[in-house]
Amino acid sequence: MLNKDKVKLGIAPIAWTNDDLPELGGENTFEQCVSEMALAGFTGSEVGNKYPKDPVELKKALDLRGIQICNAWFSSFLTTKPLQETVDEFIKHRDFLHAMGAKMIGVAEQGHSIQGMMDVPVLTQKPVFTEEEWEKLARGLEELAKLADEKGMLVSYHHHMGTGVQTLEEVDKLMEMTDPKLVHLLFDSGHFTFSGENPEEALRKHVNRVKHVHLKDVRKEVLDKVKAENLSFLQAVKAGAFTVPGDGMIDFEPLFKILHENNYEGWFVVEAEQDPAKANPLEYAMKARKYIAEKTGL
Ligand SMILES: O=C1C[C@@H](O)[C@H](O)[C@@H](O)C1=O
Ligand SMILES: [Co+2]
Repeated sequence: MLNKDKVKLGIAPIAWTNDDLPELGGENTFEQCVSEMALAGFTGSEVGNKYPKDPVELKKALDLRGIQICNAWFSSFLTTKPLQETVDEFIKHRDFLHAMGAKMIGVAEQGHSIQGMMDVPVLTQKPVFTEEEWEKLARGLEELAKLADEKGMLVSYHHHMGTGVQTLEEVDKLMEMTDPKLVHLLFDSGHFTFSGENPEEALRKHVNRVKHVHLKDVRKEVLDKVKAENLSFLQAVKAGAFTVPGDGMIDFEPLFKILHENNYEGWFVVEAEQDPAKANPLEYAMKARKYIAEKTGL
């Protein structure tokens, strides 16, 4: 049983409106999204493109529904652009999240990324960083973490399909190359599974660095199709590769156990991007909430 004082439950807006694939859920409004998050029993959210950009307006809408912002994705370009460009964008992002009361900033390196390319096969064309790029990434992330620390915030790195930090070996390398006091890990069960890793092994190895969790399940039959047809990441998402925890191939019980035994404190964020026309977002949010309650007591 996980402790409600230590672990809070959030959900990402990507199941209602997908910023990576705007045709998925383009009709769903911000108000519907946050109202349904609350109705399904979640108290946290990440940030989507339809959310008001003004922190005061956003906070008012969220307060009405008992929801707080717990994190928002940040794309870094530390391997391909001058550090200052990422730093300038990061400071704006940090200050917005700080105004919203969030403590976490989930960073993913997008230098050479193919995650947003509709026709580039994700399992065979992922980028591989040179040693020089690894060094730029590691040092750059430490710089971002120091900037986050100025506001009492943390940086957690989001490993992701189609990027230079996708496999467990690459996550191992990044964790080894960065200061554990500065750079933490955002554990995403779906991305490790999609990449062919054992998420339990990955979590056991790095649990002491994990400060934010994305709960994503994977449909095995869709993953098999992605492999057979050499699909891109976005084609895989459209085909339904991801779903809510409990609805796919991942066994979440050992993951919850490892987090519990290692005194995890922070957010569990349900993040299941799929086509809202096929998977009703409220229905799936409620399904996820029920599953988490059954397996963790939260
Ligand atoms: O955390 C995430 C943010 C999304 O935009 C991304 O593509 C998704 O797969 C993810 O894990
Ligand atoms: Co994620």
